[in-house]
Amino acid sequence: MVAGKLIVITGPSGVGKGTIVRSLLQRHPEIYLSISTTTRKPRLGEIDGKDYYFVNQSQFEAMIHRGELLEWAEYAGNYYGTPKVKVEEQIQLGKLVLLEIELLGARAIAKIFPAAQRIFILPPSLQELEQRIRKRGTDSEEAIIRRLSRAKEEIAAQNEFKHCLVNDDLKATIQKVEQLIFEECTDVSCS
Ligand SMILES: Nc1nc2c(ncn2[C@@H]2O[C@H](COP(=O)(O)OP(=O)(O)O)[C@@H](O)[C@H]2O)c(=O)[nH]1
Ligand SMILES: Nc1ncnc2c1ncn2[C@@H]1O[C@H](COP(=O)(O)OP(=O)(O)O)[C@@H](O)[C@H]1O
Repeated sequence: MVAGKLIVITGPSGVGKGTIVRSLLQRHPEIYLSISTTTRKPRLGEIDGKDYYFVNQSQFEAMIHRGELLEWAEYAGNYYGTPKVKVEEQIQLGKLVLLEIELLGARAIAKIFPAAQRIFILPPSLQELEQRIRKRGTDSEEAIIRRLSRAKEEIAAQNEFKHCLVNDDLKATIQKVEQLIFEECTDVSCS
């Protein structure tokens, strides 16, 4: 069997994960980005099936019960989960598979795929993180407060990750992520 590579990008909300991932996909169209399922309402401009699969709570719970999610977590009042079959299929096809998920999901993936490469993205400071979330302009005040409180817990767990990158200069961060992905053995069959 040809085993693919599984990469997990995690870090607090607003740190730049989505921005980094979009740039990676543009530069490396061969990467397969897993599209998560969520109960969060779509933001302006978000498209169902592209940004997320948007579902309601009972649909999400049904997916959990049917065992359709590789991992899932509650985050800031909503559920988020990684569809299982697609990710497993792409790994078996030998693809480079990317997950952009929060801390609990990253921990779950480490148990299921111990050889997955997990990259933690850090903000230069908490103040800068808050500015980025506010400047992005996508979240209500309540959602911002929940994200910032969760951010502190997530940042406290950075030592669990072999690869931690401070996203100060965006271009430099993208380059470092590329180096990690393409220059290190991340084959899930490696130990
Ligand atoms: N565990 C898990 N987390 C996810 C998944 N999809 C997205 N997330 C994370 O959920 C958190 C909230 O995502 P989102 O509502 O899009 O907010 P944003 O990160 O502030 O743009 C982020 O940390 C995402 O990385 C998933 O499938 N599983
Ligand atoms: N290195 C950086 N310097 C300044 N702003 C950044 C940087 N990286 C990302 N941003 C901005 O921060 C905001 C949050 O980024 P985003 O990718 O949505 O974060 P996340 O997906 O981690 O929630 C966006 O407005 C983005 O343009």
